[in-house]
Amino acid sequence: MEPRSAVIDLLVIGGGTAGLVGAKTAARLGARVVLAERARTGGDCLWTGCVPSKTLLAAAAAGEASGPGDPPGPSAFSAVRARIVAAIAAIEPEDSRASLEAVGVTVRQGEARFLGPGRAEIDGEEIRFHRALIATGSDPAVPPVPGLDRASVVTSETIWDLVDLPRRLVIIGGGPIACELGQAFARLGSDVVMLVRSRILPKEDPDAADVVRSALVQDGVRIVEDSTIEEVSTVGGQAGAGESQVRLDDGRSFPADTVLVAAGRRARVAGLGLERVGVDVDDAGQVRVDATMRTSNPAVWAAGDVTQHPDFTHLAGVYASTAASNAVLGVSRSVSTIVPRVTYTSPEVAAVGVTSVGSARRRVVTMQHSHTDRAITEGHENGFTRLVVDRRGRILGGTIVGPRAGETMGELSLAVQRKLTTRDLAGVIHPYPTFNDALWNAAVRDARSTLEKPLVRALMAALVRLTRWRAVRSDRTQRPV
Ligand SMILES: Cc1cc2nc3c(=O)[nH]c(=O)nc-3n(C[C@H](O)[C@H](O)[C@H](O)COP(=O)(O)OP(=O)(O)OC[C@H]3O[C@@H](n4cnc5c(N)ncnc54)[C@H](O)[C@@H]3O)c2cc1C
Ligand SMILES: NC(=O)c1ccc[n+]([C@@H]2O[C@H](COP(=O)([O-])OP(=O)(O)OC[C@H]3O[C@@H](n4cnc5c(N)ncnc54)[C@H](O)[C@@H]3O)[C@@H](O)[C@H]2O)c1
Repeated sequence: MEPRSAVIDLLVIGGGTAGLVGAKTAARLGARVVLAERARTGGDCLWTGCVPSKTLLAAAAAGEASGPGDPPGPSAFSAVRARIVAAIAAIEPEDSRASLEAVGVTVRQGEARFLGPGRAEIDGEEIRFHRALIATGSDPAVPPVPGLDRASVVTSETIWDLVDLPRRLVIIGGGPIACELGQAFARLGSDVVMLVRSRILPKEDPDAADVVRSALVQDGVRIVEDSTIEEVSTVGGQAGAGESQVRLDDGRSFPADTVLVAAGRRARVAGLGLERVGVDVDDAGQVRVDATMRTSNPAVWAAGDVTQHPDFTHLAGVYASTAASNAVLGVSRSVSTIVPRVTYTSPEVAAVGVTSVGSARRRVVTMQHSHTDRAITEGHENGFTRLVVDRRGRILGGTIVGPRAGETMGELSLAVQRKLTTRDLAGVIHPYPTFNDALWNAAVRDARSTLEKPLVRALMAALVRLTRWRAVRSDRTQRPV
């Protein structure tokens, strides 16, 4: 019989945010954990996602290259690239192999796949486990457009390898990646066209998308919504070479030296051997999990982009932590479904919980930022804060569009999670003048609206009359004779 110590408590497959947090959580709880990573720990967020994209946006906002319409400056772009490399280097130690080993995780470099119940291999070497956490992330999805394979195409993974600023960048897609990178490259001096199947930011409030659309257009981005790409033709027809023409079904054509595909993601499940351990995936290939992040195999959990949940770093981390502690402690804690999100365009779009009315039992309260003093003083009045509230005044969710909108999401998420009412929020003193003021003012406006009800107004009026009568009486009794 095999020695007990040869069987580890938790095998974590993938060393991105979900894998890192899951492995560290389990190790800190005292479990024997092995993490398998085939490339480099840190995953998409550190190397090709959040960190480089937010640094690029910051560099573009600070005008570190030429600006819209000006000729792209090669040395300016190399300064932007250097800034990205420096940001990654500063954050990397937190996500490193050493940081995992420091808390007792054994890191194995190599491709992992399941062999059968309780058995996996990492680059051919067998490993036995009691529990496993799948955290293999997702890849960019490339739509089946004829000729796309021959064009000079980049994705969110490879765009960071560009040495020169693209002169003419055509972006396929209109989600957060397309909007963030489109705005950044336009501000850096590229001529950017966004070709979007539906409308930009389709998951957000349409009014929020309108504000972002005008901001992008002002930065020089040309946006073609409701478009269908028919073909991409490339001069010389060679893979990755020269200039391409991206043609729509209405005959319009857009020249590009670089085409960025930002049209969604695909879960990384190929070759994992999920069928050997009875882990189910949905039609889109994403791993199915229950509210405790457990898969259809009761000994296997999953978290991060590989699951059906939205693709966010904060979600990957929090859900992986719950999954790992459930796995090694033998408990069944459920994850919270209150998930804030932020698109870091300028202005930012931030949202959480219920963002549309959807039912007569709800109401919407909107504060335009033209009434927010900080927005006026900074000259950023094009934005709004919108709350969705139920009949009892409970805050169900909301959308904020404006500078630093994301910074208000913590408070709004707390309000939604804790089922706070607009009266609760209105009763909290907020500093003046902040953009956050708009949230408070929206809560005040809604709480005040309850005072407009006829019964409440009649009661208040009666109370005022009573107080007046008492004041008159006390004035008379105190008057000197
Ligand atoms: C451009 C861009 C910007 C983004 N910006 C934001 C943002 O601002 N905020 C936000 O919240 N989210 C953002 N995201 C999303 C965020 O990056 C992801 O949700 C997050 O990184 C997912 O983490 P993960 O651990 O699930 O997957 P990953 O980070 O992809 O990690 C998976 C890891 O598993 C490894 N792996 C895969 N298969 C195997 C195998 N068989 N064996 C061993 N190892 C394997 C991979 O090499 C990888 O390292 C952005 C994404 C992109 C692309
Ligand atoms: N700030 C953030 O938190 C942030 C930033 C970037 C990415 N992300 C995460 O990464 C995920 C992936 O981002 P994304 O922008 O690639 O995907 P997405 O799924 O959010 O958006 C895809 C967009 O591409 C469009 N599209 C799809 N196929 C198309 C086609 N053939 N032609 C034209 N348009 C097409 C869709 O209509 C949609 O607008 C996001 O859902 C998000 O969870 C988050």
